[in-house]
Amino acid sequence: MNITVIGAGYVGLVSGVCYAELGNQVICVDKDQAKLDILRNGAIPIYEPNLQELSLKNMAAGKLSYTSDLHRAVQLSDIVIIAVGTPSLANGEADLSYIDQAADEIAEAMNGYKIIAVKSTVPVGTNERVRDRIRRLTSERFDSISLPEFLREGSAVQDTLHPDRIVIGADSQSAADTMAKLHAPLTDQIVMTDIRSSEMLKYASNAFLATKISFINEIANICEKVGADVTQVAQGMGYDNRIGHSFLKAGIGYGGSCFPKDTRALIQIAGHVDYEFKLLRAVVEVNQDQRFKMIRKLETIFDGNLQGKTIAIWGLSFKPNTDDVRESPALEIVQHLVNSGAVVKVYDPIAIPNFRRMYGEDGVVWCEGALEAAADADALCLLTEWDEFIHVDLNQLQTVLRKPILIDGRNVFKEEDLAGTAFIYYSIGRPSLNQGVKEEVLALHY
Ligand SMILES: NC(=O)c1ccc[n+]([C@@H]2O[C@H](COP(=O)([O-])OP(=O)(O)OC[C@H]3O[C@@H](n4cnc5c(N)ncnc54)[C@H](O)[C@@H]3O)[C@@H](O)[C@H]2O)c1
Ligand SMILES: O=c1ccn([C@@H]2O[C@H](COP(=O)(O)OP(=O)(O)O[C@H]3O[C@H](CO)[C@@H](O)[C@H](O)[C@H]3O)[C@@H](O)[C@H]2O)c(=O)[nH]1
Repeated sequence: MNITVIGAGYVGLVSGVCYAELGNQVICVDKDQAKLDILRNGAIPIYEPNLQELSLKNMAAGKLSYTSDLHRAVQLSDIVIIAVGTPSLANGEADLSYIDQAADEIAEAMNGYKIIAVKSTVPVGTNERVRDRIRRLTSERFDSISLPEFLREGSAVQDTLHPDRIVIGADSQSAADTMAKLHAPLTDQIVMTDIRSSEMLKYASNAFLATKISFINEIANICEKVGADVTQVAQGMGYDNRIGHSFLKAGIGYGGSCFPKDTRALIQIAGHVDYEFKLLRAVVEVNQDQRFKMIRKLETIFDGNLQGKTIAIWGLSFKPNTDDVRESPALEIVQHLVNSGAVVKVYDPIAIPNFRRMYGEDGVVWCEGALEAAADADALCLLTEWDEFIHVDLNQLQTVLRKPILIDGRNVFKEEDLAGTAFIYYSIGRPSLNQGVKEEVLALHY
C-alpha cells in the first residue's frame, strides 16, 4: 500500500519505518528541516533501539523516504496517517492545533479517495473534527479512521512489530477492512470499534496504567510505615492473573510525553461532560508527590539544609533506553535541588543534550560518566534505571562518593548487592533495606 505518515516524531517515524518494513511504500513528512536532514543522511534524530538500521535498510530498498512536501506525499498515497503531537495546553486539555493544521494541508492536497487515519492521541470527537475540516475544503471522497498507538519509547520498534493489539475505530467497513489488511502481518488481535470508542480506549489504557503506578506507589508509602517490602508485595499480587505483574514497580512515579499529558487530558474530557474523574485526579496528585520523596529523604538526611551539598544525579530521561526527557521527574528534582542551593552533578548515558535544551544550564554540572558525577558527592540519587547504573560496581562507587549515601528512586538494588558495603541506602517502599537511615528520622517523615 502507498502510505504517508505526517509527523516524523517518536510515533510517526517508528510507524513509518515499520510500515515500510512490512513491504509498503512509505513517505514520512515532517516540517522540521533539521530532522529531515538527519533522516535523509541515514541517521535518526531520536534514540530508539533498532530504528536506525530499519530506516537505512528500507530507504536503500526504495520503500521509505523523508520529505517536507506534504502536498506531494498525500497525492501519492492511498492512506494518510496523522502522527503529529498533541501536547498539553495550560489547562490540561490536548492542543489540537497541529492536528488541525495537518487536516487542512491534507484537504488541500486531496486528489481522489483516501483513508485518513489519526494515530495521534486525541480527545473523543477529534476524528469528526478532522473530517469536518477536510470536508469544508474538498469534495473528494475519504474515510476517517481512528488508529491509536500503544508503543512505548525505548522499545518502540519491538512494540510496533509485535503489538498486543491493533485498534481500528471506523464507521466504514471497507476502510476498516483495508486497515485490518495493512496490520494483519503484525497480530491476530485486531480490535474493531466505532471511532469515539477507539479514541476513548487510548486514554482509558494510559489512565489505567498510570493508576496502577500511583496505586503501587501509595502501597509503597504505606509499606515504609508498616515495615513491609513493596517489591515482595507487588510480586505476590502479580501472580494473580487478574492483576498481573506489569506496571507495579514502585519508584519516583511516571513521567514522559504520554501519561502526564493524557491523564490531564482525560480529566478535562470528563470535565467537559460534567463528570469529575475523582480517581484520576488522585492518580495525578499521588504521582506529583512521589517524585519529591527523594528530596524529602535528602532533606531528612541533611537536617533540612541542602545549601552547599553536592548531590549526584544518575538518569535524566523519564525511563531507560530513550533520550526523551519530556515531563521527566528529573526536571523537577534537579530544579528543586538547585533552588535549595545544592551543587548538582548530573549524568545520563543519552539524554543530557535533550535535558540541557529543556532545562537550561542553571546551576548544573554536566558529567560524562556515572563515576565522574558521583565523585566527591555528599549523596547520589538514582532517577532512571539504565543498565549502566544497575551493573555498577558498588564497592568502587562507595570509594568515589564523599559520603556513601545512595537514594535509589527505582528500587534497582537488592539486599545482596548491598551486602558488605557501607552504603546509607534508601529505596522506595522497602524499609528493611533502608540501611543507615535513622529510625526516628524515618518515623518522622513517613
Ligand atoms: N511518544 C510516544 O511514546 C507515543 C506513543 C503513543 C502515542 N503517542 C501520541 O502520538 C502523537 C505524536 O507523539 P510523538 O511523541 O511522536 O510527538 P513528537 O513531538 O515526537 O513528533 C511530532 C512531529 O510532528 C511534526 N509535525 C507537527 N505538525 C506537522 C505538520 N503539519 N506537518 C508535518 N509534520 C508536523 C513535528 O515537527 C514533530 O516532528 C501524540 O498525540 C502522542 O500523544 C505518543
Ligand atoms: O511499573 C512501572 C512502569 C512504568 N513506570 C514509569 O511510567 C512511565 C511510563 O513508562 P512506559 O509506559 O514504559 O513508557 P511510555 O513510552 O511513556 O509508554 C506509555 O505511553 C505511551 C504513549 O501513549 C503508550 O503508547 C504506551 O502504551 C504506554 O506504556 C515511566 O516514567 C516509567 O518509569 C513506573 O514508574 N512503574
